[in-house]
Amino acid sequence: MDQMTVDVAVIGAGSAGLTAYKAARSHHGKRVVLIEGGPYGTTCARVGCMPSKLLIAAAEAAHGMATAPEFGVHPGAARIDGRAVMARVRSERDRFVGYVVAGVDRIDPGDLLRGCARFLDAARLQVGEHTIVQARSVVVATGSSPYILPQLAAAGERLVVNDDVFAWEDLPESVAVVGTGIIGLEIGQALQRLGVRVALFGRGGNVAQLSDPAVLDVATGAFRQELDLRLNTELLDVRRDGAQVRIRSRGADGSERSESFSFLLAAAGRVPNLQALCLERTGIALDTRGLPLFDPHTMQCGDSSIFIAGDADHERPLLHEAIDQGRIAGDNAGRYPDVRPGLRRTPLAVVFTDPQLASVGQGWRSLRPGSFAVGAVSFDNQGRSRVMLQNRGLLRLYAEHGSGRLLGAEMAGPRAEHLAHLLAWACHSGMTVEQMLQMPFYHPVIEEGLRSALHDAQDKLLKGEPEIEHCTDCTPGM
Ligand SMILES: Cc1cc2nc3c(=O)[nH]c(=O)nc-3n(C[C@H](O)[C@H](O)[C@H](O)COP(=O)(O)OP(=O)(O)OC[C@H]3O[C@@H](n4cnc5c(N)ncnc54)[C@H](O)[C@@H]3O)c2cc1C
Ligand SMILES: NC(=O)c1ccc[n+]([C@@H]2O[C@H](COP(=O)([O-])OP(=O)(O)OC[C@H]3O[C@@H](n4cnc5c(N)ncnc54)[C@H](O)[C@@H]3O)[C@@H](O)[C@H]2O)c1
Repeated sequence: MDQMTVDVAVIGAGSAGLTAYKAARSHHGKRVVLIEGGPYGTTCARVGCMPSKLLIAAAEAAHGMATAPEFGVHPGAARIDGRAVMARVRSERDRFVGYVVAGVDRIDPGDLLRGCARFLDAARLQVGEHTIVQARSVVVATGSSPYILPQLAAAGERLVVNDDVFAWEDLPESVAVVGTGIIGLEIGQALQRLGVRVALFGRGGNVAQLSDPAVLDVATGAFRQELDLRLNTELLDVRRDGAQVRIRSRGADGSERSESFSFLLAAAGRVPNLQALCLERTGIALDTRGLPLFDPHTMQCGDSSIFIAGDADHERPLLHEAIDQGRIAGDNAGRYPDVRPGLRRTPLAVVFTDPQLASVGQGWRSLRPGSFAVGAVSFDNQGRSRVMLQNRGLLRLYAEHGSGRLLGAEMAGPRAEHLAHLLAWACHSGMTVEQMLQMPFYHPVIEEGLRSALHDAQDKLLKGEPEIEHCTDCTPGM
């Protein structure tokens, strides 16, 4: 067995790990090793953010043709070439992966170690069967994997996860999506728009982690117009049926259905890759799910020399958060024991469906009843949205009584990705609704909808009107 002694060992060369490696290296003279057990290229580029957005882009092109006649534009019958769609998804994806791999190639080969790492104790790792690494501090940046409900295993090779979808050579005839979370909706809607028969199964009434019941209601209504969205549905039986998968389910109204699909896509959440690490040997405190307890400002696990970042910690499993957390964890691992809080930003999440969904700052679920006013705008008759035939959705923003400060927002609607950034920047800089209303707004733009919501909030703040609809019990179950 080879022996290696370093200042910092980073486990996982994903987005969080690569950033942690650079941050730890920035401490002059520190010896850092980056350990990777799988392929280089990151989840984001290989099987996450980028290929999913490529699939969605193709779906948007198809949808544009399907809706063009409403403008009086008749492009003729669309023909979707599934092989060409998937070829572009894969080749563009490979370009993105190529950039990441080129970055890894620029790292000093002496700093790279291939193999799966596990702890022997808090300061020693075994990598594969070939190397023992002694490290003064360690960053765990091992990412996450799809959660597979045990019941789905009976689908055999017809069971797929996101990784498999982006490796497809062609589009299948039909897909059953289990889980109406972010991945299920993004991929499910894209496939449907590309001519695949899709059914989405949700065990509860929620979609894509929305917590504001009014926004959820509008979003669900919009998705139902085009998607076979089966909420509050129980999967009774899943089995392989020749080249298909057969699913028996019981819907919200109690009726049972049995039908076959080409594939079953498991999209019921992701779990941190911690199982193989033998964290119990490190002495750090774990919660009931086996996740390390850590300080979200320093990313330190207790007062140990172990830091955690990215999807591995399950805090905010998003790309920009993985990078921020990786930077903080790597910096602190490099300077250990002189640990310092790093920059955490206002929460921001965007779902690339149509309508897009977004949440900013404090979501509805985390607000204190009676402490805030809601400003709302419907996009049903919002000028620019109507012009573009994208007039559906609802934005609700939350402002604190007394200070008038923007606390957060949830929304479904056109260009939510851009509105969410404006709101997140305002939230992050502590702006009040009044200050936001002093900002310029052009005409005719979607942002005028945001201004309407701000006026609504301002009226309620001036009247001291508390949000009366709010109650913790009405948070929709997952
Ligand atoms: C389909 C999909 C779409 C997404 N879309 C978006 C989006 O649009 N926007 C967004 O912000 N986020 C999106 N995400 C989330 C985003 O991709 C993740 O939050 C982010 O990639 C996590 O980065 P990470 O560094 O934590 O993990 P990863 O990039 O997965 O890196 C972890 C690395 O650790 C390695 N590893 C694991 N265990 C070990 C071990 N024991 N030893 C050695 N190496 C190990 C793995 O092989 C892997 O390379 C999406 C995710 C998915 C699945
Ligand atoms: N646009 C983006 O930023 C983007 C896109 C894709 C993924 N992501 C990230 O990836 C993460 C994972 O996405 P996801 O869609 O897998 O997770 P999710 O948490 O968004 O959704 C999981 C879904 O599975 C359902 N579910 C959970 N357990 C179940 C069970 N036992 N039976 C039936 N259904 C069950 C939940 O009710 C929920 O609808 C997201 O939280 C997000 O952070 C982000």
